Amino acid sequence: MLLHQRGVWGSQKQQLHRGSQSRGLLSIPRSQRHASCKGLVVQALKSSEVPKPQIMVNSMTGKMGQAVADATRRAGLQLVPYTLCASDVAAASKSMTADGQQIELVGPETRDAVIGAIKEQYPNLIMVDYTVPDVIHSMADFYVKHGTPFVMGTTGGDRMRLLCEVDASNVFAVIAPNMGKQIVAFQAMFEQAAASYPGAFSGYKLRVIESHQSTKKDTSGTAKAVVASLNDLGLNFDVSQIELVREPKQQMEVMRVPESALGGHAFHTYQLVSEDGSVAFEFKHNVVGRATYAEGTVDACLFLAMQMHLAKELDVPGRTLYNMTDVLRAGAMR
Ligand SMILES: NC(=O)C1=CN([C@@H]2O[C@H](COP(=O)(O)OP(=O)(O)OC[C@H]3O[C@@H](n4cnc5c(N)ncnc54)[C@H](OP(=O)(O)O)[C@@H]3O)[C@@H](O)[C@H]2O)C=CC1
Ligand SMILES: O=C(O)C1=N[C@H](C(=O)O)C[C@H](O)C1
Repeated sequence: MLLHQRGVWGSQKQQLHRGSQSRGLLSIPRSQRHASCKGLVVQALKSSEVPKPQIMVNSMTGKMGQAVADATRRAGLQLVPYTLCASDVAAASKSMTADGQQIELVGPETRDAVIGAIKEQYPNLIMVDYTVPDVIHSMADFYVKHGTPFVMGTTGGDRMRLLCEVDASNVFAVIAPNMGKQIVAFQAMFEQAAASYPGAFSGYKLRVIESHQSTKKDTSGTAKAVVASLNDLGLNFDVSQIELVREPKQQMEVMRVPESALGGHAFHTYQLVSEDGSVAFEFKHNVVGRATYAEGTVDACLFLAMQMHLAKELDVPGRTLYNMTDVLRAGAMR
């Protein structure tokens, strides 16, 4: 259950709100605190008492890392001047600045030795992870080992293993293959349709085509997630059948990607056709650039800070692992 939920609270709302304001939540019997947390949410949402997240982006050497650093600045949040990078050689040879401040690069061999001091210096630290699929489990292991809350947008890896291990750790985290608000809403619509009408498209044939910058090595995690929902709707499609377009000429001529976006885009097309070919559907979501994901990532950090605050204030065990649908459902998108 989400600690931070929206909904009609009826006549209880005023009483709860007064209760959480006047007597202090902890004076309310534990069994009633969950119900009272809604009053606290109303109170917390109206006050600046939720500690602002101090955001450390890993890796700021990458394209999404740079985009999130920019979005952090736009949101007026503190960017922690450290970033985990691919190697200690890179850490020793590269230097970078963000918004005029020197960023210290930390390699895999050094990170365990420095994380304690970083956590002490930045008590409201939230790590943002945009690294590469090959290291996603190593990164999650690091965050879990050191108990640092994190928002992970990196795709790939064994998603079930990742979610199970992070959930079992009780480290606060938001993990999602897509952090763009409207893309998440699109995904959620298919998830809800699959939950409400399982098998509704049985017998249909599916084609999935996705185009990304030529440097993207893995198959889109977003496309894989949508395919999972479509399969719950009755399709029988394996993610290995997803068609990847990575060649610029084809991207411009077939997928209609603007030339200016070849270096950073995500164009997805899903085609559904009935067995006899008499009924057809086509869905697309096309993104140019990375700003929408970066903004959603900052929203996820603010959401996670809220959840940690509520859990601490209420002193009751609640969920610690969330996805972007949770962020969207909580109305926690700026
Ligand atoms: N959830 C979402 O909304 C989105 C998710 N993504 C996903 O995010 C990931 C990153 O995408 P993008 O930024 O475009 O990719 P980039 O390749 O531009 O950035 C990845 C960065 O991670 C660095 N890196 C590699 N290994 C390590 C390591 N062990 N520790 C720390 N850093 C490391 C790389 O360094 P080096 O270059 O030196 O190897 C590189 O700078 C991908 O999985 C992509 O699918 C992307 C956009 C949106
Ligand atoms: O690598 C990217 O750029 C993106 N990766 C994510 C994915 O694999 O779904 C999200 C978006 O497609 C951009």
